Amino acid sequence: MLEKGPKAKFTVCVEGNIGSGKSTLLEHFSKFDDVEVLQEPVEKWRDVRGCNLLDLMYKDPCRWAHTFQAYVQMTMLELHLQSTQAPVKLIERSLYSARYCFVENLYKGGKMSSAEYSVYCEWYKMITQHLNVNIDLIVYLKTDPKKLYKRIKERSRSEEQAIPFQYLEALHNLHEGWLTEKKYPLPAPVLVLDANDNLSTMYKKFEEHTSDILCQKLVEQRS
Ligand SMILES: Cc1cc2cn([C@H]3C[C@H](O)[C@@H](CO)O3)c(=O)nc2[nH]1
Repeated sequence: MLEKGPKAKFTVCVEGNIGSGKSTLLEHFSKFDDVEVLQEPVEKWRDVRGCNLLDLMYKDPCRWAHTFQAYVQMTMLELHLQSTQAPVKLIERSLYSARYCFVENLYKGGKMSSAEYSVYCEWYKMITQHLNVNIDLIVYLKTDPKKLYKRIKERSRSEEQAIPFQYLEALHNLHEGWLTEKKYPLPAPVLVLDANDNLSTMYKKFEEHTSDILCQKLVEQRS
């Protein structure tokens, strides 16, 4: 998984709050053979040698948030380092949203001690300074937390059913702070898509923005 190999010429990270439609966007792009889609390894987080860290984190965040986020950081690093033959690599979320959205939210919400937060940030600094985790574009699916709350209920992923609305709102504000107000370092330019529409409108929007997302030269090669 970590072998040195050809790096994609163009790496895109799809960012957005819980339930913002990232998997729908990734599905749209998985049909292109010049795009390798790397989904968020949620199944790994649900089964670490038999432990469901995702469930533990939601059930007792003070005890498990750091453990969970430390494992998320490792599994996201694997995606960033994964080599691919495809000219474009599309990753669901990133080391960056882990740090500036999810971990920031947990620390500000008192779910992580300052010692845990410091250890996490030291790892983040070392990883981003010494390893090639560069990306070329961020696609931000901007959504209204009220819509997300409804979608999460409909999607009914078991571990997420107890997520309070305030948690989604806090995560939304951190995504906005990072990606539109640029409060934290941005590793790449950001393409903001309004993801409040229904699925069919979203599909049309993804089609329209395909050339923006898949770097112009790739589209020219294909046509
Ligand atoms: C990078 C990153 C993704 C990610 C997802 N999650 C949670 C939100 C959702 O309930 C679930 C799947 O995205 O995992 C998290 O708590 N911290 C994260 N950090």
